[in-house]
Amino acid sequence: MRVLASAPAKIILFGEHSVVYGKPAIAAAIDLRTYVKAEFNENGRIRIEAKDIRTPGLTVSFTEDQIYFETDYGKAAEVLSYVREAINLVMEEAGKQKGITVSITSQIPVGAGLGSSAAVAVATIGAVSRLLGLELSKKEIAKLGHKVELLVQGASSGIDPTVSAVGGFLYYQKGSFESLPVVELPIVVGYTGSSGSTKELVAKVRKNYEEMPEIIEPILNSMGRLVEKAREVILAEYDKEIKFQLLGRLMNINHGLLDALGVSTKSLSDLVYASREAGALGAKITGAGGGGCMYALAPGKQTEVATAIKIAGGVPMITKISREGLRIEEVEE
Ligand SMILES: Nc1ncnc2c1ncn2[C@@H]1O[C@H](COP(=O)(O)OP(=O)(O)O)[C@@H](O)[C@H]1O
Ligand SMILES: C[C@@](O)(CCOP(=O)(O)O)CC(=O)O
Ligand SMILES: [Mg+2]
Repeated sequence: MRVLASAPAKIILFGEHSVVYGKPAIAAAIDLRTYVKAEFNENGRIRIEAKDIRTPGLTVSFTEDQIYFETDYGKAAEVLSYVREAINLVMEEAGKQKGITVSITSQIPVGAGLGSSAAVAVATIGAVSRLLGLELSKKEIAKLGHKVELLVQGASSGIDPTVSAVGGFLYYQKGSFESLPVVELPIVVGYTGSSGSTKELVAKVRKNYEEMPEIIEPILNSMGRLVEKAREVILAEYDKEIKFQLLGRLMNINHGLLDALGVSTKSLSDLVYASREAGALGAKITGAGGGGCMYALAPGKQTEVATAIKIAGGVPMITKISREGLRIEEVEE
């Protein structure tokens, strides 16, 4: 038997990092996906084929007639830990240990703030649970995805696995969520081309918080209030122009606060300022930061902003909200 499942990337519109401290956040699934195929194998082992992941710590040395390969196996194993934990949790849940081969292909850049870790975990849980005959709802899959992120990263709000499993546009807080009406948002995502590790960035914020709680706590509180305000604006009956202007202002404030937490980089800020100068109403980091992506809200100016991002050294992506979260694409008996 063989199952193919897919799960989407996301952008966090408002509230990354503060969401880890129990504040609300707003996120949307986007139309980039990770595909996971799961099938039984004969040798009884768990085999993971990750086709889009570079082997970390690979060294190649040459002599005239020989090539030597060395790998840092510790690092290579770590890179696959989201997939491994996802498989383990499903097997535990199903009370079955079987030989399974999992093959992954992905459209989502890794470590770019677009939730590749959650998408790979959710798609793996979806494919393997179906293969083992375990019936899980999307909410249960989101909860298992959250567990995977907690095990690997040490801390996770759960917003990414939730939006990846459920899809659409969500307001999220402490494990609960509300679906917001899907509106067409004229956004442009800008990728710096470099990556940041969520595990490390979350730990960096935690260190600042523990060493200077009196300074960091008000920043996190401000972020929480800003998200409440953004939700009100999204749900209000204002006309679009006013809505976008208010949301843009809130994005700019959110970016400044993320910078204050220490998760921006020069490349991210370069793309943020280039977008604003090209006419975006707002621009901010999306996801954990430390590299990765920013996004801009640019009604009527998406082409100009995309060009400005390119000139500033980034890769622009025009994306759409994906209404669909986890999807079982194919089941072959
Ligand atoms: N296609 C994939 N195959 C296997 N593992 C993946 C894949 N995509 C992402 N991952 C895992 O997710 C990690 C990146 O997650 P993270 O640091 O949270 O960044 P982000 O979620 O923003 O991309 C990778 O180091 C890897 O462990
Ligand atoms: C920084 C954080 O708020 C979002 C991380 O998103 P990503 O892994 O960078 O896509 C962490 C979390 O919510 O668990
Ligand atoms: Mg992640």
